[in-house]
Amino acid sequence: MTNATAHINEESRVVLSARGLRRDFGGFTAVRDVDLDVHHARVHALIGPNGAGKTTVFNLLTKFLQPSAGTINLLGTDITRTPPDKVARMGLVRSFQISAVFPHLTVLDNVRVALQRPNGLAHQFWRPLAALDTLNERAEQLLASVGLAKERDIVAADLSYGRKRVLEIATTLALDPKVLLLDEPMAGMGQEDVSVIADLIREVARTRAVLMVEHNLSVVANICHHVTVLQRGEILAEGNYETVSNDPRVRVAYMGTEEA
Ligand SMILES: Nc1ncnc2c1ncn2[C@@H]1O[C@H](COP(=O)(O)OP(=O)(O)OP(=O)(O)O)[C@@H](O)[C@H]1O
Repeated sequence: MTNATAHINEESRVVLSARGLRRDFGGFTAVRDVDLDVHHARVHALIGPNGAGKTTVFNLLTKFLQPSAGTINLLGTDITRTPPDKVARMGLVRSFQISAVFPHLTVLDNVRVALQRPNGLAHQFWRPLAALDTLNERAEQLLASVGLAKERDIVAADLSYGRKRVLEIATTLALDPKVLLLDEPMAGMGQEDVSVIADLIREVARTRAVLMVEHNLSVVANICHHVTVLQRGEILAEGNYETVSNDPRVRVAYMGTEEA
């Protein structure tokens, strides 16, 4: 095998897949027959109108919800019956909303706390912060890599909304995920912050898979290699952004018309 071939294989490797995923809530089926392949080093968007089932799919993949039917495979291991904490330790990590950031700790301490639970476990929380000093170097590297070095001593509560989201991503990266799930990372942001986070997501996806739910379609167009469109719990269309955005069924689902 040539190096070029090895590179292509590495790039196209499926790291997370679902087959026939289904979730019922009582008599209501929120997710039905969903097949998904998430690739290493690619940004994959999950889009769809409100109530399409995007959050439910995220909850199923991270095992916060148990599927009613179907299978999920992470890095070659069937995780359909695996509990969520173990799935996180295996490398599938969801970026939590801002509440995951400790508002009264500095930026640096937030990352140090995240680094000392590399397996997603919080059992060492009682340790005094001073005991985390050995993690300083890694924390500083991580902050530099996401562009937060200058804000290291700022208390998280004093950061702007956009910078808090960057810190949130940094604390998630501290867990060194192989597959990163981002839940509407651009929600509530101004255009400047959107560009910064978009660049950051592109960068972090160079060495891991990213699956993101996102309503901002220009972001999806700019940074996502692959798009899956959900509607009423089922896959309506998939492919690159150009393919799905030109699909008449997607236009109807989003705008109620086939016209552009
Ligand atoms: N725990 C639950 N019990 C009952 N129904 C639920 C539950 N969770 C979700 N649903 C329903 O499943 C459907 C899909 O919801 P979901 O939140 O996954 O959609 P979504 O695509 O994430 O929507 P949004 O873009 O508005 O966040 C909705 O009709 C919702 O009401």
